[in-house]
Amino acid sequence: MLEFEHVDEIDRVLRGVETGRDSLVTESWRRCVQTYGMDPSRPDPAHVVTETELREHREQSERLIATARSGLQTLFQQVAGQNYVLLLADAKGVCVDFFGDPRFEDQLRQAGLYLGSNWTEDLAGTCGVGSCIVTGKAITIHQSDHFGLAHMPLSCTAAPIFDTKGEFSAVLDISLLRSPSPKSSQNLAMGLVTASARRVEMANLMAMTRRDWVLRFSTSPEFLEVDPEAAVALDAAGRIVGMTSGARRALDPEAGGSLIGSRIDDWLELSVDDLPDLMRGRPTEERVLRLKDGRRLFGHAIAPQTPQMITALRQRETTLPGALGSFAGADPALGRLLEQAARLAPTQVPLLITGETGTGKERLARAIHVAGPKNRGFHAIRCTGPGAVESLADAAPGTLFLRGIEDMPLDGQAALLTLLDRRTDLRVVASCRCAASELSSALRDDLFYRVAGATLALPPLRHRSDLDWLIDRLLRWRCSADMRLSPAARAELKSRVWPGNIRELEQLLDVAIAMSEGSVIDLPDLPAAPKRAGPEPDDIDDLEALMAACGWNMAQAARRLGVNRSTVLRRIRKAGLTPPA
Ligand SMILES: Nc1ncnc2c1ncn2[C@@H]1O[C@H](COP(=O)(O)OP(=O)(O)OP(=O)(O)O)[C@@H](O)[C@H]1O
Repeated sequence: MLEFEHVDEIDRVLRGVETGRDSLVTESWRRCVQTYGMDPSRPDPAHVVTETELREHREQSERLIATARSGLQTLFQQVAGQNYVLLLADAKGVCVDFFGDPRFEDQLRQAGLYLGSNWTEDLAGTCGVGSCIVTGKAITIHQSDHFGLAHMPLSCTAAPIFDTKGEFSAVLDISLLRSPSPKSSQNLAMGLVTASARRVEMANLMAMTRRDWVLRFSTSPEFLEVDPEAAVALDAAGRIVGMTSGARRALDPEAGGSLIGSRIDDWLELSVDDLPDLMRGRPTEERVLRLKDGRRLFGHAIAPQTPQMITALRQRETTLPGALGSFAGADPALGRLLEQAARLAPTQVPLLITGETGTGKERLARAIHVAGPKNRGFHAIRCTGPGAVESLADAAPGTLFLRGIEDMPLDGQAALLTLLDRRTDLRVVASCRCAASELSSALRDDLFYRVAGATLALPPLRHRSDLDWLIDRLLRWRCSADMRLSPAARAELKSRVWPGNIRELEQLLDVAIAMSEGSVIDLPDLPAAPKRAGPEPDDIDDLEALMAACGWNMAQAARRLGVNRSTVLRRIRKAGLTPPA
């Protein structure tokens, strides 16, 4: 009976009768009969490619499968209890990746919901994957929407995945062996599958365009950084060189052509020089993009990662010994300092580590010690403590860390000289909060030259360009839960001056973790910045370092200095500084 009704409905549709079916479905039925010469009543088993063909299909989609996998796993976890099956099919309709409940494997295989099934429309008739490929649109083919009787129990919802040039590259399909009758029961599946396809495209764009600027956008500022709607990749001249499919809809909803090769200022009141102002340092709601047609979006720009930057961190981790490899993120000045530290670590050269309070001088001393000769002691003394030097008379050979050597009283200096004369097996590493040039006036000459063999100057936190890295690392270390910062909270941290440097950041994060109620630290969870005035960039080097740390983002530099943008600009001009090319 059902069979008769189905064939009869297809027949009526072909004769032009309106039966209430979606037009995407009736157009597909027409193609099945008129173009592919199919018969709906013909028994139609699943079409499965051979093992060798499947391997070839999978090899061609290898990169996409790798990118899509983690997103698909998450999606599968969301729907697993409800008997959904997830398929990733390539542009030729062959299922190249599959997530399903192993308990139903035989049934899934029989129904064609399995690796290697070929779901092109000309073989399988109207179906989720095949009709999505023909139309290039997300589609639900529910039960009797299917052309072939064999597929009628199924409900399939499929969304297309486009590559960074806007070419159709795959289909993400979520299917059910048995489903409730109303088609609207699959609306949620449609939402999930389109959102997942969008995220796969985004991940693919980010992975493919690391050397270009990426501009991500969203209609609401709240979701801009967590789940942007679309993105374009731009070359140095502002030409669009990559995109997600949502970008075309967002920038050019009318025309519908490819954006590739056009310039970003064809669509937005924006030039490539404005991109640094759309980076993370600025609150999302201020990052407004104006479209030429008067609409507005919110933008998030991600700077190109130079090949050096991408490989430098990985290389540093593998080439620098011990904790030196993971001491800092991608800050170029710190990278150079760590390389010097690694070269000096195995030697006996006395080291002077300078830097403001809390910049990590002792931590660096310990990392150098660990990277040096094995099985030796690390003896740390506070130079102001009475009798501190004397207590070292019988210390095991190793590193002598002199904390705050600039404060050492004269009698302590004399005792230290005596000790160093006797104990040539102790390697001196001293820390001081002032510059090496100032230390020379605080120490006896003969002692100064015994401690200042090589100087390593740690930068203050406000000069470091790897603040994001450091925040994330400290967050990971300080709480077992998966805690993160809201974009607004992160922007606030990036605009602070940090007179107490890493120690201040650590304490702030401890407070924020305690104050936050869920897994996101938001602006109100952050303690206020201490009232002490931050250091003024009093010389040209300091201003240049601060600008570099802010990626030459005027707004961010202005917030760190507590002045307005025009003051920053004036100081830059006065100092004769120019941004790097
Ligand atoms: N690279 C780093 N990664 C993570 N945490 C760090 C790093 N450097 C320093 N810290 C942390 O910052 C805090 C201050 O570090 P440290 O005591 O080494 O600073 P310092 O420069 O010697 O300070 P002071 O001059 O005040 O003695 C410590 O809790 C340390 O663990």
